[in-house]
Amino acid sequence: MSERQRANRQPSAVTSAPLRLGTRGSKLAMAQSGQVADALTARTGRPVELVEVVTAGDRSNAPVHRLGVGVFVSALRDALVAGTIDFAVHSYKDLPTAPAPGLHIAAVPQRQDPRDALVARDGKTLAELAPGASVGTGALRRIAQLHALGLQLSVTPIRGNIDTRLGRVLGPEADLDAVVLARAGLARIDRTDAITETLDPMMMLPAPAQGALAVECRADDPDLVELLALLDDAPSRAAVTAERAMLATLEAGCSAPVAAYAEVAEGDTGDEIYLRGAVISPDGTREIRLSRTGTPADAAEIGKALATELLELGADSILGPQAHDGLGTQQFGSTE
Ligand SMILES: NCc1[nH]cc(CCC(=O)O)c1CC(=O)O
Repeated sequence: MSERQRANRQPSAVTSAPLRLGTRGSKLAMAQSGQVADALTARTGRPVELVEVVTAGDRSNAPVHRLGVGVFVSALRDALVAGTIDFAVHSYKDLPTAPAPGLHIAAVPQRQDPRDALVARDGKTLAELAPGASVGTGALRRIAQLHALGLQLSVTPIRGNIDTRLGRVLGPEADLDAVVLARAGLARIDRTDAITETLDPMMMLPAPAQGALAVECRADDPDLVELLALLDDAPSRAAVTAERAMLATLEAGCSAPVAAYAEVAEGDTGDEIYLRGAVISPDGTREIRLSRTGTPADAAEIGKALATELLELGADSILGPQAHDGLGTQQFGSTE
């Protein structure tokens, strides 16, 4: 480590200098980083300064499922390790399942509504769209589930930031009848007004960790770890732990679109976790859906067990064309 890096690593929770929160410059990233910064300052009195970090994902126009979502994350993680920022806020669903050496997820703040949302012309719901209506979405998981609904929709892969995607339906250049995107993203940039239907997880099971944030810092900064942990929400962390454990276990044996949604609720004998998981072929003709319950303390085991059961039922045989065009299983988490 250089002298400069060593010096950069000094500021932490024990000083009163502003904490440097590294963020992508997109409207969504700025919004969620700003919200976490405000929450931390309100909670601790510590000022937080946003530091913009440009990622390879922001510079490229290639489809996200080809880039891999990791490209949005690695520049932030490099800045954390180098000490040019103190902490970062990620959309949890964009994090690769492999752990990042030297880094620690200090908090999972209370999760937003994890469901997907439809934004359609003329206030329409999915069921009201005419056969052949064009629906845009970037995620293989959504494409697969839209096909599985059997509504004869014309599903179009799209990408771009949230405003770009909304513009495909609402703007002067609108060319689609509808788009599907995460409700949480719309909520964070204050655009839930555009939603014409919030999709029931029975027909559109969300991505693992959708709607959750990961607040990450260096593992060797215990004061900051402790400070950021004040933002942690235990039920949200348990839900995300179950969903991500399922995803990580499936990655080893399957490269089909995966969906997972855990709900934590108070039961008669304490909190209960209810995890649903699904693997769907990209054309929607084959799918396996399962669920499991348990206690939040066993979240990781529940996720692993559900994935094992999905694999036993043939999850690995539900392969889409993406399995044959050079994308290995390590790309699996990039379906969002
Ligand atoms: N795929 C990109 C992405 N990463 C995080 C969100 C916002 C939702 C979230 O924080 O989970 C989105 C937009 C979307 O999926 O529509």
